[in-house]
Amino acid sequence: MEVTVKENQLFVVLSISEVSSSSSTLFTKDEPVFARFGSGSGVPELRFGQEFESSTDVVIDLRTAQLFKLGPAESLCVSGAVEDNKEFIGVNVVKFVAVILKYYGIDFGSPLPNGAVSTSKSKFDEKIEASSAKMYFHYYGQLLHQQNMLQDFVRTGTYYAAVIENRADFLGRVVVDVGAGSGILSLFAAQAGAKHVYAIEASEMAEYAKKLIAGNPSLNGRITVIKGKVEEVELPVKADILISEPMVLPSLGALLFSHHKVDTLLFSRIHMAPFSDEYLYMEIANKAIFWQQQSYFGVDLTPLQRSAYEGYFSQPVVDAFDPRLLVAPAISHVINFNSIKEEDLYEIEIPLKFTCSVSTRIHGLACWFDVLFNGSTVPRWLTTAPGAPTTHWYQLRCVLSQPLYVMPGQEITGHLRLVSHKAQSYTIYLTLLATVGDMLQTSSGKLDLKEPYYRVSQPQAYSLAQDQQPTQLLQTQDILTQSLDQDGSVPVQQPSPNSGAELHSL
Ligand SMILES: C[S@@+](CC[C@H](N)C(=O)[O-])C[C@H]1O[C@@H](n2cnc3c(N)ncnc32)[C@H](O)[C@@H]1O
Repeated sequence: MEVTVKENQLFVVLSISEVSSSSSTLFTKDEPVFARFGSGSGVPELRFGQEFESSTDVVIDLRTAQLFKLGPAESLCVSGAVEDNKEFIGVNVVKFVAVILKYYGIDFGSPLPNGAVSTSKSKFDEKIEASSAKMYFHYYGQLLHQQNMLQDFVRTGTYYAAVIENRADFLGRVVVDVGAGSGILSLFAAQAGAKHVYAIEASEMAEYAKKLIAGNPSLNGRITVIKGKVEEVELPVKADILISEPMVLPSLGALLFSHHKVDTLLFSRIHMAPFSDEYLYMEIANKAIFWQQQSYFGVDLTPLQRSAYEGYFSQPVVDAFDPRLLVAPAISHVINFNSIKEEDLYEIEIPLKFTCSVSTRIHGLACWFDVLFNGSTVPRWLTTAPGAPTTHWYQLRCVLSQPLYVMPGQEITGHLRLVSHKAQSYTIYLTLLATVGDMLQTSSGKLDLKEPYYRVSQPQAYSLAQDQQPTQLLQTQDILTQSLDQDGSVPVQQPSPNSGAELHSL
């Protein structure tokens, strides 16, 4: 390629992709990185670093690189290979570098030819809308949201037990933590004797994870935090074990089988049962009453009444409900993470068939999930069932605008279809059918998992034994239950838009 730039022209680097994501200490964060054109090595080059001609400079061969002019003073330099076989703190070969440069002077020299902007996107960019990804990673970049997950003791305690009680699976192994967040699972894996853990996290939380890990010096040396999207990160070595919280389908869960094919031992079951809940139904239906007003400051709101009504019924409800609201034994759909293909999660179709146990009005379908961590020493189940200790996922209910009347022994059929969309969630299509005499009743709904209605109520009394909790956590759980009794407050954290979206993802 031809580049007409002045020798030693100095640019300041606005962003460097890949180099910074694959190597955390290549450049000091607080110092600016400069780029300079030159031919010091005998070929036209773009050299960038923090000191003048230092050994840590990254040098791009301009005969193979491409330059794109972004604006009067901003250019993008894309290189396909940088110093092959060079190792940056154990991360092999920086294969691809994109640098945005801002000229540091007045004269830009001869203008660079404008290049066509590359359309090659990573798998993540193909799957996920940019605006959704931005919000998603902004959310997870905040400590309060990681805390929300961490202080879900049922969840974190089960993960802790699943790792620590299965030390044999971790001892001396290389582990990759996909979507590491605060790094908690990486720390657990290191506690369990992992040889090395690569903690991949795309959000700003990666910086906090580094801080947390650095503050635990006994484990620090065995964990490397890699800031980046798992779809775009290459590990220096093949991992033996993958750990992750996969309840962020389709954004993370799908990756577990496609991207890093390792010995994951994981099962998940989605449970579903019809429920009857007049209060919930009325509550939702009444929300649209506002739009019944014919003279709201002189304005007739009724043209939007139907849309508002449909809008409220398109929101899946998130709360911890009393299992006595279920009117038929639950059925389940198994997701086997060992054998499933990524595509299988893009659209999940579940046929429904229940036998009703009471005479009632059915208002919709309740869903929750269990996950099995099938460690070789102690298998562990995490359940989010109604009546079990409440988790930050609570349960999910799809409420239909048209209830069905049913009798004891009557069969209810239908189907649930989950279709993933680019905003990191699913559209839910639910149909329930019941025949009374000669009359077929059908009720259908379309709901958006990304827009749930958080109707979190008091957690239910713990009716299931928590024999899977480590002792220490059991005690903590007791304390929490006591404090609930004493002051009536809810110790379980409130969910937030995206944590709920995770719940719905399963
Ligand atoms: C549900 S949180 C779990 C965090 C942590 N593993 C834990 O158990 O507390 C999922 C994390 O995965 C990260 N994440 C989601 N998709 C990712 C991707 N494609 N690449 C890297 N990180 C991702 C999010 O930013 C978030 O911090």
